[in-house]
Amino acid sequence: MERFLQGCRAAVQESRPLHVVLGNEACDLDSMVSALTLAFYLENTSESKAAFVPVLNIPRSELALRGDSVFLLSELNIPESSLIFRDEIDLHALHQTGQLSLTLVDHHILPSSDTALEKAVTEVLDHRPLEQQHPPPCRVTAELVGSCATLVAERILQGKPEILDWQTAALLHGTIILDCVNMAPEAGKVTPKDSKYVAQLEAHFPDLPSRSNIFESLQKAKFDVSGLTTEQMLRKDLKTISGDGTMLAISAIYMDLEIFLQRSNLMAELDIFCQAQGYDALVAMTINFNPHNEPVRHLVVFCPSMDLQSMICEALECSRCPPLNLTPAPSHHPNLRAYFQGNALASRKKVLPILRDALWGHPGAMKTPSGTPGPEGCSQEQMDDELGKAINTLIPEMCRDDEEPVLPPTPMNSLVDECPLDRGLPKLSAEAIFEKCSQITIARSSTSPPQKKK
Ligand SMILES: Nc1ncnc2c1ncn2[C@@H]1O[C@H](COP(=O)(O)OP(=O)(O)OP(=O)(O)OP(=O)(O)O)[C@@H](O)[C@H]1O
Ligand SMILES: [Mn+2]
Ligand SMILES: [Mn+2]
Repeated sequence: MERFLQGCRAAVQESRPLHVVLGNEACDLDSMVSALTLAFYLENTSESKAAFVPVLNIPRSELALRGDSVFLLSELNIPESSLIFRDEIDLHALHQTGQLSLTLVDHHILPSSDTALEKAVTEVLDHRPLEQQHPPPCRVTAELVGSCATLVAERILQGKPEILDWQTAALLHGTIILDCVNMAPEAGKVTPKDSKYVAQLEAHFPDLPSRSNIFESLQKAKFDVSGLTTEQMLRKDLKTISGDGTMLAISAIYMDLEIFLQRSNLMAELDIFCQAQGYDALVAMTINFNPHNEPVRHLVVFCPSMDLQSMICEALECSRCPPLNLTPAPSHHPNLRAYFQGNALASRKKVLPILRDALWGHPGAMKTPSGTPGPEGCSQEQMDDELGKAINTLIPEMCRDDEEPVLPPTPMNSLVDECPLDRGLPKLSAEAIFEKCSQITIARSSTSPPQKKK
């Protein structure tokens, strides 16, 4: 791996075509390792003339905020100097000169600042539900496994296992174990495929570190936020979404809500952060652990605009897919709303699509009849919309959009994703059901073969 990385630096200096493997903008361990190891595999197996280069999607100065990544690189003697960061390569300029092709790993939707790179995307490898199509010839691998690194491990072990060296195997092994919370089913991350490839990596390299050792070390490094400023904590694990001219940041905060809210000058810090980055709102998702080592989650919505704040809070409170089970927590400032999140399995992967739908004005974000948000007071449109989702799960042709091929249903990760029907059909109006059934009849009659003339 190390020799490969030295070669990447040289390749970027030449004017060769570059195939960049790019992780997501939060650049967590999964994104970094998936980019490094997939680029390494492609470089060693592809016939293309392009040089395959992993790029970490953050400025070099921000690596220090990712204690788990810093720890693993140093443990494996991979010098940080051998890595290439987003502020060290001009992807847009390379794209303009036609030199760039892109593989996205651990995400499949480019942030608004990168939408111009869309045409350069030739492959996607991700482990969250597809929210955007990448039509052929783009190669798409999307599976709800615990870690994107599992999909890379599968690609290498099925494609050319002999290229795996100990460093590369250890990068993959540690990342999958961290993402899957040491393969603990109760954490709701691990899938059979994650377990399969961790075992295969261990079979190829029996001297890999023990799972508990590597998990404890990475978890500790990830959660060590000592000495970070509020701004650094917000930037440490951040994603952004934009829609309809609104920009929203979602930060994972690795500390208890109470302690976070007691940080000095917090409101001013949040305001400065949002203004400096051009965010209209910030959603902070805190996570910490109770004495039984179970995750405790809170949600904070910081938004100076009362309309936008209400819309965001309503979308989160009314979400049914999945329900977040939010209970308002005391808040000491009108710009800030806080909640205890009862659904401890709903991580950002689940919350971000709810917010994206809300920003794009998805019917699910409609006002409740009373105009005030409340988990029990979801609007009629909201519930009809849920029926649509539920029926479309049952009768896929209902969601068929003629020009869009019906994709095979994304495998449900039974531990994390609940089928919308698990809790039975939402309570609905008779006319909504009638309406939906007549749509099904119409859809079926328009696609069934014409009756033979008698
Ligand atoms: N049950 C758990 N026990 C111990 N540690 C846990 C448990 N659940 C999560 N973690 C640790 O907290 C980090 C953050 O986990 P998360 O909030 O569930 O989210 P994620 O990082 O796994 O995935 P996201 O939903 O945030 O998707 P991305 O946007 O990051 O792609 C975990 O890393 C784990 O250490
Ligand atoms: Mn991931
Ligand atoms: Mn995360």
